[in-house]
Amino acid sequence: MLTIALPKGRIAKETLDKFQKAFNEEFIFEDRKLILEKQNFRFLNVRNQDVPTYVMHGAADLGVVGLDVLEEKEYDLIKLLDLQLGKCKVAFGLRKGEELDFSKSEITVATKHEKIAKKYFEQKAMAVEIIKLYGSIELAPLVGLSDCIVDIVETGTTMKQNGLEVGPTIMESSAHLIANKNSFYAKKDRILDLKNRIQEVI
Ligand SMILES: Nc1ncnc2c1ncn2[C@@H]1O[C@H](COP(=O)(O)OP(=O)(O)OP(=O)(O)O)[C@@H](O)[C@H]1O
Ligand SMILES: O=P(O)(O)OC[C@H]1O[C@H](OP(=O)(O)OP(=O)(O)O)[C@H](O)[C@@H]1O
Repeated sequence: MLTIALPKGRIAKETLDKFQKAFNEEFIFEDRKLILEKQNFRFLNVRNQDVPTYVMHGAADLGVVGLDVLEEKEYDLIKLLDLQLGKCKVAFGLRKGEELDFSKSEITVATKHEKIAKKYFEQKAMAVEIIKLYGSIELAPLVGLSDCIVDIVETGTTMKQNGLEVGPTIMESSAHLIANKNSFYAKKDRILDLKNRIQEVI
C-alpha cells in the first residue's frame, strides 16, 4: 500500500484526475470521507499546509503540495516531480500607485507565507515586521494593518478587485509530488513506477 496525502480542494481534484488517466480507474473521495483506498493506494484528504507534516512523519509515503508551502515548512523531503498544476507565484501586493519603499526603517508585511517574506527582507538586510494572517490577506493594507502583503497571485484578479497592484515576485510555485525519505528507499520501485506513470500523463 502507498499512502498519499492530498491537499483539499483544486489540487487534490486535479491530481486524482492524473491518477485516473495513469491507472485507468476513477478516484473520488466519497462525501465527507478523509481516506480513499483503491488499487493499493490510500489517499488522505488533508489541509494544504498539513501535507508536508504527514509526509515528514511517515504517516504518508507521498504527498502533493505547492512549492510555496514546502518552502515555508523547510522539511527534509524528496521532491519527485513537478505536476505542472496549481501554478502561481508568491508576490507582493501594494496599494494602488504605491511602491515598496526600501528606504523605510521598517516595513510591515501581512502574509500567510511568513518564512518566505522574512527571507526576502533578510537578503536585502532590511528590517521587517511580519503580521501572520490565515486568509483574506488582501484586506490588510486596505485597513492599515500593514504597508503591503505577500500572497499567492495567479491571474491578479483578487488583488485588483481589492484595490491592490501586484508588486515584485518572490518565487514561482506549482504543485509537486513529494516523498518521505525512508519510504522512498523502502518502496523505491513502486514509487518510481508511480512517478513514471504520472509523468506520462502530465
Ligand atoms: N489562485 C491560485 N491558482 C493556482 N494555484 C493556487 C492558487 N491559490 C493557491 N494556489 C496553490 O494551491 C495551494 C493551496 O491553496 P489554497 O488557497 O487552497 O490553500 P490554503 O487556503 O492555503 O489552504 P488551507 O485552507 O488548508 O490553509 C497554495 O499553496 C498554492 O500552491
Ligand atoms: O490572482 P488570483 O487569480 O486572483 O488568485 C489569487 C488568490 O487565489 C487564492 O485564493 P483562493 O481562490 O484559493 O481562495 P482562499 O485562499 O480564500 O480559499 C489566493 O489566496 C489569492 O487570494
